[in-house]
Amino acid sequence: MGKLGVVIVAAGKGSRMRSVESKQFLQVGDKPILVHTLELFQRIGAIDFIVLVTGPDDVARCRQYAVRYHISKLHSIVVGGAERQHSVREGLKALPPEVEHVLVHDGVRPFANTKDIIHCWSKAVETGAAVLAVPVKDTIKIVDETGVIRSTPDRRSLWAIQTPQAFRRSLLEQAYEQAERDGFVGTDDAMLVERFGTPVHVVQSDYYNIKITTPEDLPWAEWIAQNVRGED
Ligand SMILES: Nc1ccn([C@@H]2O[C@H](COP(=O)(O)OP(=O)(O)OP(=O)(O)O)[C@@H](O)[C@H]2O)c(=O)n1
Ligand SMILES: C[C@](O)(CO)[C@H](O)COP(=O)(O)O
Repeated sequence: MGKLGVVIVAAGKGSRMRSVESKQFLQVGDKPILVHTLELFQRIGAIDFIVLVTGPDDVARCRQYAVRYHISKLHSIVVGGAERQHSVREGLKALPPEVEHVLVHDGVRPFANTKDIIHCWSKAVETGAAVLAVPVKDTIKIVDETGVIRSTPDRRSLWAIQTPQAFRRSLLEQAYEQAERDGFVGTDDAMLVERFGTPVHVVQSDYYNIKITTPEDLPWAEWIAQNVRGED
């Protein structure tokens, strides 16, 4: 089997966090959020290469993290773009040629479960495309611009999509090329593969795989770091 690479995107501004420092560099426990994420993939034996995508002003400190935290699988650090999709595209370009399957992961999701990551990768090897996700716990409504509820989708078909998202590399590259040609920008990688016409499979994960997005996620992240993920 070919090699497995992961593109970790960490070039966002974190505007919803409203912190001076970009959220991926905020401390959780004894290290920055991004370092937790890098260490997670460094520990997974199946991962051969890590490509890290960050902002132009953050490349130097990411290099320092790699040395200080022994991220020996780090293949390259590249500068991202204006939207998450553009950052992923830059990361894909930097993968070495021998990579056959790729995981795309948010730098601000430090608590993905290793078994779930492996399961997602296996499903992508089998089918071409798979993502981690959890069933939604709330009742979700479609609300119009006047604030009136228009419909209530059946909750049994609603899933909150996470990362990593795993793909056959050639499929993801083709989906990215098509999106670029069409001027389409999506909020995750699966959307691009969906519109390319290839089924994307959902692999059930857990509710600890949070994306650290707003200030109230931080105490929850501290708790998960202390009480859950140390025990995997
Ligand atoms: N141009 C961008 C935008 C986002 N990301 C990354 O994509 C992941 C998920 O995005 P999100 O949580 O939305 O991060 P931000 O875009 O930084 O947050 P916000 O939307 O609040 O500004 C993050 O790891 C973020 O750094 C990126 O690499 N490049
Ligand atoms: C990729 C993602 O984390 C899946 O839930 C999410 O779509 C990122 O979206 P955001 O708009 O960048 O928060």
